[in-house]
Amino acid sequence: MRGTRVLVLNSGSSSVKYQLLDMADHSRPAAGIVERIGERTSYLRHTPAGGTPREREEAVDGHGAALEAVAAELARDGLGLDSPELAAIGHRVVHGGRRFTAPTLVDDEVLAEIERLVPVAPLHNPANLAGIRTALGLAPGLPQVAVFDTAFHTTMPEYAARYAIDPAVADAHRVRRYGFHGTSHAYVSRRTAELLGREPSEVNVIVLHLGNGASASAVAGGRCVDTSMGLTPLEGLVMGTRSGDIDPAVVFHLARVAGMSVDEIDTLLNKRSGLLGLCGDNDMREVLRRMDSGAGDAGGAGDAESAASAKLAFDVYVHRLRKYIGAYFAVLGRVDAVAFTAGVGENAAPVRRAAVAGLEGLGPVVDPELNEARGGGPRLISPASARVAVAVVPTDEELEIATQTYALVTGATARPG
Ligand SMILES: Nc1ncnc2c1ncn2[C@@H]1O[C@H](COP(=O)(O)OP(=O)(O)O)[C@@H](O)[C@H]1O
Ligand SMILES: CC(=O)OP(=O)(O)O
Ligand SMILES: [Mg+2]
Repeated sequence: MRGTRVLVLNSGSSSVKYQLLDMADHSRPAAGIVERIGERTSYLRHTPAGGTPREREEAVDGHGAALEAVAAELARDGLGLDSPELAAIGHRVVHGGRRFTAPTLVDDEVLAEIERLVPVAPLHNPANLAGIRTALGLAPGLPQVAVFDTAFHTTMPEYAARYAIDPAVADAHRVRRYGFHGTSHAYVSRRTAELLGREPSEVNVIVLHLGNGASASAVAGGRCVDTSMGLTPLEGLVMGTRSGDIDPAVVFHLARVAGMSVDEIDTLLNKRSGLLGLCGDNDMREVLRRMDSGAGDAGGAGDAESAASAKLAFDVYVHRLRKYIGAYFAVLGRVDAVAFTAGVGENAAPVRRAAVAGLEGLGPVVDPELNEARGGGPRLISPASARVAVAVVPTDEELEIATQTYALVTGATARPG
């Protein structure tokens, strides 16, 4: 019998985030991050439970080297990959296509399928693959489980997943709406039901996952029926650096009129758009600070300009969010709660207030004081009289990945963490 710990790895294009979780007592013996992989100096931070974080900067030239550094840090605390307490490694894999509807034990064939999906997730799947391959090399005997961002959305009805284009073209090239951040939408919708004191199967929730990437989902009785991201994580909401929805003809227009290449347009829409493109800052904290500093009369013309572009970025962001909330009221018919989560959703009270402002007719209302109050766990920010609850529900993708991974390797039915 193996141990009760799961190492969760979230390999991004230039970072690896990791957490070691013990499923017996839900403790987290260690966590950390390696950032700026492949740049001249990478940054590593390892935090043992109850201990002082160890930080350093050094060159880490790829995901392989990053995972080796992580394994070495864990080993220093007696938590190495050879530890008998480790039951499995759970990997976040962003794109699982139509095939992966549940967490999956990794073997050569599964790796090959994740590889086949690289063209539809060029920014994410290669990093995920590198993470899995390195982990297989470092801990060959250990079960490795892939937990897919797309899995929760595979319940979407065909009419929500289809684009209105020639099915022959779409099917030949796997062009359809997949949706992402699924572990977060699954976890948060379930937690929201708990917060309301009801079974997930009875509750309809709109989940707004607002992190660097951002997506909305409509969850009916625990099943996803629509979500804002599509073929790739570019569709939908305005994000830190991604445009979200645009007229697809913008792409042809830029190619024909501005002479931009497909790769240049890809970079523009994925990396230089969203809040960053509109106002020069992708961090919502900075956007809010600039709006605030322009509210007084102390600053000069530069400050006023900076505040105005920050305000426009905020307004575009919030307008899109409000449109999706409205749309998902129409999709769900009946809504019990609107739940905000991830970095912006959990922390930015002005975004929550503005997104729900004017929607009283539909039911959700935000109480200004509850909205401003800070708190660790899931909490309601709507008054008791609201017909539709509004909630802040911190996401925990690592716990969800660990729970699903552990359930798979121990043969237990996945039990909500
Ligand atoms: N106190 C805060 N106020 C406003 N925004 C915040 C705050 N804290 C974090 N954020 C936002 O959250 C974003 C990161 O969200 P997070 O969920 O951690 O992202 P991801 O996991 O997608 O990298 C940051 O870019 C920042 O804009
Ligand atoms: C899929 C996606 O957008 O992920 P992230 O928010 O981690 O960039
Ligand atoms: Mg996140």
